[in-house]
Amino acid sequence: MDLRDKKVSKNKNLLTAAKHACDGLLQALQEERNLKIHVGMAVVISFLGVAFQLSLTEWRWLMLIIFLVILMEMLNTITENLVDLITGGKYHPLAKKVKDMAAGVVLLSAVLALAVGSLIFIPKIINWLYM
Ligand SMILES: Nc1ncnc2c1ncn2[C@@H]1O[C@H](COP(=O)(O)OP(=O)(O)OP(=O)(O)O)[C@@H](O)[C@H]1O
Repeated sequence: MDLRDKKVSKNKNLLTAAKHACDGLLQALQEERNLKIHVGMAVVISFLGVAFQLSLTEWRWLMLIIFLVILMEMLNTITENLVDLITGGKYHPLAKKVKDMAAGVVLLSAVLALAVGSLIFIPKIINWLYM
């Protein structure tokens, strides 16, 4: 890859910065299977939220955990890319440690999301089944 013409200077204005941010989000979505799964689940859960007519407080919790998991997945992706950049794809025990820890962060946020989601939806599902 010829990097001579590639720009590495600071963004000149907010619009250019926003465009690069959107490029980054799109690229992560295209390349990361787990991110696609999380976004897909966020869409399904949002539809469920509408179907079960969640309260404002329940929506606040739901949006918080949805964004938390997606943000953690993005940070995991950034970490993986940085580690690959530094190691050049070669095995290193520290690279393993960093990648495993970053994956652990995603796992923790997913456990929290599962707990909060269960607290919100399980009573509503039981109520719906036995009403
Ligand atoms: N350079 C490396 N040195 C040592 N171990 C590594 C290295 N790269 C990856 N690993 C190990 O392989 C695992 C998978 O790494 P990889 O980069 O493929 O993540 P991934 O499976 O794509 O993660 P995700 O599913 O979150 O995208 C890491 O958790 C780590 O244990």
